[in-house]
Amino acid sequence: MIVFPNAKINIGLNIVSKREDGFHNIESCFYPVEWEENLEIIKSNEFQFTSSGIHIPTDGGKNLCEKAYDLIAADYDISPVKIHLDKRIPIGAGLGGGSADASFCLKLINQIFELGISDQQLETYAAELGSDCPFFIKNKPKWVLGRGEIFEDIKLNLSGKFIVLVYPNIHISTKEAYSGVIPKVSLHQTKEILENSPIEEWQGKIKNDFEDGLVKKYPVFETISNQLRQAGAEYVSMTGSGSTYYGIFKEETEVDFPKDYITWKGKLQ
Ligand SMILES: C[C@](O)(CO)[C@H](O)COP(=O)(O)OP(=O)(O)OC[C@H]1O[C@@H](n2ccc(N)nc2=O)[C@H](O)[C@@H]1O
Ligand SMILES: Nc1ncnc2c1ncn2[C@@H]1O[C@H](COP(=O)(O)OP(=O)(O)OP(=O)(O)O)[C@@H](O)[C@H]1O
Repeated sequence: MIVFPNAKINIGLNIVSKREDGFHNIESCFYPVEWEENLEIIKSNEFQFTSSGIHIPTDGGKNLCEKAYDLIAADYDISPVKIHLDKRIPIGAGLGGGSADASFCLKLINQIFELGISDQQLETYAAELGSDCPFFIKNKPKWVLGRGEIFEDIKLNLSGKFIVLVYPNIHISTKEAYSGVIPKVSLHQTKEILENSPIEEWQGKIKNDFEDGLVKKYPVFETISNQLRQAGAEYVSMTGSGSTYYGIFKEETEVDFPKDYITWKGKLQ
């Protein structure tokens, strides 16, 4: 069976406080984007994980897809599987690609083996694999709190808007990015603004707390942001801990970036 794990963007990202477990409490709107990978899982006699597309560094550990399988196999009597991931979403990009792979694996294994695991339990498993993972179980726009596992509904509908995403080939470690930010309660009521103000009024009020520090370190981010704005974007921001930027547009728009940047454009749902 094949599924298509997709990316997410953060619209606003406030890093509110440091927790005793070393993680940070955040407040952010997570919004799915249809930049997708291909992920296939079939039952097999022996376990196998293979990948194609963008090279995935192992960092000495297992792929998140293998970890997802291991997590469920520890609690349920299931046969081995063959997993193939065609990796399309840039890594270390703030797009949550690896997290989507992990959660889509959990969902697909649940389906293939007819385990009947509830979404709530899948979210609990997902939280063990990474902070961004639980979001991809339901995969709907949400206001997200805690480490990334607490969800509230948000009245925000961007369907029909166009989005341009640009990854300038700069790999940013999430851990390092968090260590460069001093947590603080946001001065703006981010959720209220997203729900009640038109998108044209968001710039300057809907902030990603990673952005100011990272722009100082990588001045090219300012160039990218300006280019998206000059192209007519209604709102421009970095997603997650970078380095991907996005612009949300009223109409389909072409923006020319250097050839070694990876770009994706499409419609929001
Ligand atoms: C920046 C975001 O993408 C926003 O959606 C996420 O908060 C990051 O989530 P993620 O990539 O799934 O992160 P994880 O793999 O869970 O954690 C990587 C590292 O980032 C830091 N981390 C992550 C999430 C969080 N809420 N607080 C943190 O301090 C921790 O140092 C952790 O060791
Ligand atoms: N399926 C996967 N896709 C991407 N990275 C993976 C995967 N499985 C394991 N990893 C490991 O996770 C590291 C990337 O983690 P990171 O959280 O930076 O990436 P991400 O989830 O793709 O994007 P984001 O920057 O949005 O968090 C890789 O260097 C790799 O070692």
